[in-house]
Amino acid sequence: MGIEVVVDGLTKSFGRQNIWQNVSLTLPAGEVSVMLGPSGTGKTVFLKSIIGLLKPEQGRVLINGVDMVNSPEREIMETRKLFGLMFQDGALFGSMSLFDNIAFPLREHTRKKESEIRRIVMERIDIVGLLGAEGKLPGEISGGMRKRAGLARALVLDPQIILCDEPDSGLDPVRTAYLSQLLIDLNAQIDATMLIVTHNLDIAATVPDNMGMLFCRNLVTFGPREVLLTSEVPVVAQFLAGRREGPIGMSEEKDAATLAAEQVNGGGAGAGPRTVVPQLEPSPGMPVRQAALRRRERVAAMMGQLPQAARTAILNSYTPTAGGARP
Ligand SMILES: Nc1ncnc2c1ncn2[C@@H]1O[C@H](COP(=O)(O)OP(=O)(O)OP(=O)(O)O)[C@@H](O)[C@H]1O
Repeated sequence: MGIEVVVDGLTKSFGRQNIWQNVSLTLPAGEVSVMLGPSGTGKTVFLKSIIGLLKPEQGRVLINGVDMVNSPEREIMETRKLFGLMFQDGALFGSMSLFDNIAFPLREHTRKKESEIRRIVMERIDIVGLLGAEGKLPGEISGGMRKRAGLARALVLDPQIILCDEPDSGLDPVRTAYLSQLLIDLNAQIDATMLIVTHNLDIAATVPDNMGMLFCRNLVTFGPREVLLTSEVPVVAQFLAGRREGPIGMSEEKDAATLAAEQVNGGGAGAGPRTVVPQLEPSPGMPVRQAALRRRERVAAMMGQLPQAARTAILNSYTPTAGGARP
């Protein structure tokens, strides 16, 4: 099972530019979480801070008792082996076949025999649906296939925590839908903790167990998906509706006068209550997603603290008619 990631009071700046401050959240073990936020709000910086590639000035990131911010570098390097990373562009080597790209971390970080490497690589290639394409170069395949190859490479070292940075970038809506299903199937198969950074509203609505949003140097909120999907916090509602009206402007924040003028003109009104679409289920033949079972218990324990709209959405998701019934 994946490992819990505890982020506690994290603050990161570059020089005098504060990126975000006092960010605290817990990625529950084995569950899928999504981090949303307008461009430039520091989502990638957040991923890099979790894995210890960037050093926030304050706070901790605790994984199995190791603090990825303050522990000795040797411990951080060791803990980094628990991670699988999927970058925006797949980050494949252009001159290597998909097979060699996917085998790379195994050849680099383990002493496994070639026969064992072949077995592992072909298994991961199968999981992401690329069997038959292993001999191709990255330049000979589509962007969606490159993403899946990047995902296969992220999987070869049996990660317990997977970080995906905008896995949908450059994909058409159909490929994005396939990718969403692949992420859920993957979670059912390997039960790893997953954090996905995305702008994609379809992924946000259908994939994660939990969602958070960064805006204006703060974590606006983080919790069960239904909390964000029913939220009336203006910045969350605006982002999820993809509207111009609201606090998010072209370069992040709108000024108070523009916002006030929008209010006078009834900006944002009439959006109405949002419907919560069911979360994706694993494909037929996949194992039951253990994270969904654990999350059900976890969320039941916090029901009393959740807003009414989120509670209703959660309870609706358990009824078979909502299509979100859990075994
Ligand atoms: N190594 C760095 N040195 C200085 N500034 C940086 C560095 N890395 C990121 N930044 C700045 O941090 C801010 C947040 O960048 P980041 O890439 O995390 O945003 P993001 O939310 O992932 O954006 P997008 O959704 O557009 O990918 C940006 O202003 C960026 O210029």
